[in-house]
Amino acid sequence: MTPDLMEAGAKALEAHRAKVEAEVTSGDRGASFGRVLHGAEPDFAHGVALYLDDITVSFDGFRALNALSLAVNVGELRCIIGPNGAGKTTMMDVITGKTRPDAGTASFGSNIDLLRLRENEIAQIGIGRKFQKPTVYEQLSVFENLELALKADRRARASLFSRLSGAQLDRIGEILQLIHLLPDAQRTAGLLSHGQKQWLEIGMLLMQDPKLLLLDEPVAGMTDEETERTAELFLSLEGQHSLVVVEHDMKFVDQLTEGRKTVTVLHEGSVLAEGLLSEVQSNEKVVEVYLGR
Ligand SMILES: Nc1ncnc2c1ncn2[C@@H]1O[C@H](COP(=O)(O)OP(=O)(O)OP(=O)(O)O)[C@@H](O)[C@H]1O
Repeated sequence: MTPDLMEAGAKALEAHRAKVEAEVTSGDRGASFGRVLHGAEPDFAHGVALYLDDITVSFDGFRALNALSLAVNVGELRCIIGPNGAGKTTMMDVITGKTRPDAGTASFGSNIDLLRLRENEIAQIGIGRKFQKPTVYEQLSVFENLELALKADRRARASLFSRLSGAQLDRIGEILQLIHLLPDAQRTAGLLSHGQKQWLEIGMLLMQDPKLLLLDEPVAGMTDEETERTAELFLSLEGQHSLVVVEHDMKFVDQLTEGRKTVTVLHEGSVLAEGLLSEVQSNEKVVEVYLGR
């Protein structure tokens, strides 16, 4: 990295730190910002990570979600497919608190009512969301992006402006390895390929150790090789995290499901079919509304 770039990166990091500090201390982001949710640990004893029941979302009378019910098990990697407008994004918006449903229930573990929590509180209890477009701090290095993600974690607020501990450095190293960016740790994030930026953002989410990860079309725009590596990455996360992956790329879904995992097909805001990829691909209703297009 050139001295200019290093200086620019350091300045951007400082500016971001100052902004985060102002937000944390000002309290004007709403009463719940930075609030630690005591006793809000999800209870996964029953094996269910996410449970949506009879969720309906209407926009001016149009039902984007129509009595949607869905359960994702702890440690499960669930792929959700469906044609454009099926309600996949709206479903993620409900889970993350961005959209409030008109009816239904949504719980995280057996005890946390997601519909009572705000977006930042939902992130804080361990639900991480990756939007389709990568959003990394382009002017900072890969390492600095991960460092920021670690320090922006509300649960680690005490260490926001302190030096990284040995354990934190180790954690960043582990994540760098996992997302295949160890050799690029000091590289400016803006210089990474599209696929690498996506991995970095996933790494930033992982720094906060989410229990449930929601990933919206993570391989859109990736090369075949990047897509394959992303599948390997997700498979390595399965078990330790629950993952919900919304995807149109059937080859990728095939890699992720390994011929044995459940795929959910959404259509018109409800579950149209659920089963192995091979089963839903040969389901006539699915072929009609989606795969046969
Ligand atoms: N804020 C909104 N106001 C009005 N209609 C909306 C709004 N958000 C979504 N919709 C409509 O709800 C339906 C479901 O949209 P959604 O984005 O959830 O589908 P999707 O399955 O994610 O589609 P895609 O695969 O194209 O991303 C669509 O018909 C969409 O136009």
